[in-house]
Amino acid sequence: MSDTFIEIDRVTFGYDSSRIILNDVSMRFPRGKVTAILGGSGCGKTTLLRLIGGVYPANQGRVVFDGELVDSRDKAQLYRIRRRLGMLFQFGALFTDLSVFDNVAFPLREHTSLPEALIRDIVLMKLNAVGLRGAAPLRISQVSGGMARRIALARAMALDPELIMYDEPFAGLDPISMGVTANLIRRLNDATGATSLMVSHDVQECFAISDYAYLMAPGGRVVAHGTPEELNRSEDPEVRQFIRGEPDGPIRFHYPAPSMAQDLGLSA
Ligand SMILES: Nc1ncnc2c1ncn2[C@@H]1O[C@H](COP(=O)(O)OP(=O)(O)OP(=O)(O)O)[C@@H](O)[C@H]1O
Repeated sequence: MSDTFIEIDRVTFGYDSSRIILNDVSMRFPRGKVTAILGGSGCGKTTLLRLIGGVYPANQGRVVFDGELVDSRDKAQLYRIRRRLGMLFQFGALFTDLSVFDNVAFPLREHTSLPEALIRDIVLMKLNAVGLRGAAPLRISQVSGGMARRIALARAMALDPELIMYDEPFAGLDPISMGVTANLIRRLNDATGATSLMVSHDVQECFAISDYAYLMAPGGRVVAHGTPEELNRSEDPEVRQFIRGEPDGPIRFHYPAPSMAQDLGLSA
């Protein structure tokens, strides 16, 4: 069994031919580890998760899932792969008209034919793992943002995934809920032996719980990668700007655009 669970090998991708979103990206996500992909808004992090899930094919390069080349045209393969991965979407994306219990039960009812009594036990175990067994009967409207994120985490874990992908797991959370969620991601990873992959722009929160991190810049480029300690020690100006959140530096603030004068019709 290889140590690499997911491999992104020289992947280039654009939603259309007019703009490259991922530019010659190579990454490896080791089995059983927590890896962070960090980058500002729009640099292609979510797109990368879509390619791993086979939603879109790479224009160039390969995505390998546990030794198997991901082929977005092979529906049977995609079904098998998706059965092995859990996804925590930005802001949790819970069903607001269902109870906490029914949200976590949803993937079990949808993807298995387990009897309801067993589903009940699994749901209560998953909720217990995130400290919310007592909240099972509540409606989603009755829970806080931090609780909602933990419920979404319990739902993502419902089918015992081997890979868990987190899209901005800390978005919109207060600092305490952020810390709770981060610790939970690490604990669940270690308790289940799953491989965790997290995309985020919260550098320090991710560094606190990641084994390894990739930094991405606009234009879908990997700027640097290493352990959090290595990246924190880096003298590279781009890496330092990124980690310290400095407004000025080599990473551009502006999305590519024509000149202001041209846009305002002022050019000669
Ligand atoms: N379905 C789509 N069709 C066309 N363009 C898209 C699509 N989804 C995203 N994009 C574009 O691809 C670029 C990268 O988006 P992506 O969501 O991967 O970035 P991100 O790094 O995850 O950003 P954020 O943190 O804001 O979610 C953006 O410029 C976005 O406008």
